[in-house]
This record gives sequence, structure tokens and C-alpha cells, in this order.
Amino acid sequence: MLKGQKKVYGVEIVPQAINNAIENAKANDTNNVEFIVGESEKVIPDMIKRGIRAEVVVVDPPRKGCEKELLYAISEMNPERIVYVSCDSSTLARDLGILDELGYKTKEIQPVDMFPQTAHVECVARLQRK
Ligand SMILES: C[S@@+](CC[C@H](N)C(=O)[O-])C[C@H]1O[C@@H](n2cnc3c(N)ncnc32)[C@H](O)[C@@H]1O
Repeated sequence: MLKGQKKVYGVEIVPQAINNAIENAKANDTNNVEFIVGESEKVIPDMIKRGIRAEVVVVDPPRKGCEKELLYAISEMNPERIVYVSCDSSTLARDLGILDELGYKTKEIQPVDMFPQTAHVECVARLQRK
């Protein structure tokens, strides 16, 4: 069980990654997680239609960042906090700007040097509903 959370949803476009996540959940005796295969910009609006809301949303997109439709859907879910994990600071800056317009203030960005001796840097941003 992921402690402190009533329910956790995981969304990923690659089915094999979801299979691995299911195996990981089983190996860790986690029974409060539901995994959904699909494009998050389509899955999240469907979840909203089903009445699902979130207190915290964590995104970890590829370098191109999040689709605008996903950012709009996340704001419609109205979470208190968003955690944005990014491997491309330019698309991170673009998406944080959109999220700011949608009512989410960036409180903190922590760079993590996961790729020493290269120009790449991973960043973790913490956003709070205004
Ligand atoms: C930076 S990786 C994050 C990996 C993940 N945090 C992990 O530890 O396995 C980005 C992930 O987003 C997935 N992805 C790309 N486009 C997506 C989309 N439209 N909807 C959902 N997942 C997507 C990719 O398949 C990839 O696994």
C-alpha cells in the first residue's frame, strides 16, 4: 500500500511499462494503485467525467513536455499540488507558464544532476494551487 494515500492512479502510454508497474505493485504489497494504459491527455479527461479528482498530480513527461490538453485537464481536476518532473528545462518553463495562467504557482524547483559531465539536468518543480 502507498502509505497516506487513499488511492493512486498511474497513467502511461506504453503497455509494457504498465505491466512492469503492476509487477512492482505486487512485489511491494501495494493494493491501492490502479494503472491505466493510454495517452494521459485523453485518460485524465475521461477520469474527470467519471468523477475522479486528485489532491496531488505528479507528471514526468518526455522532453517535449506535456500536451496542452493534459495541462488543462489537470487544472480542471483542481488538485492542491502538482509535482512536475522534467528532463528538459525549456519545455518545463513553457508548461510552468501555462500552469501559472491556469492557477498554479511554482513554489520551488530542485535541479538534480543525474547526468554529470553533460548539459542535461533533471528538475523537480513543486506547484501550489493559488
Ligand atoms: C521521462 S519518462 C518517465 C518514466 C517514468 N517516470 C518511469 O519511471 O518509468 C516519460 C514517460 O512518458 C510516457 N509517455 C509519453 N507520452 C505519453 C502520453 N501522451 N501519455 C502517457 N504517457 C506518455 C513514455 O512512455 C515514458 O515512459
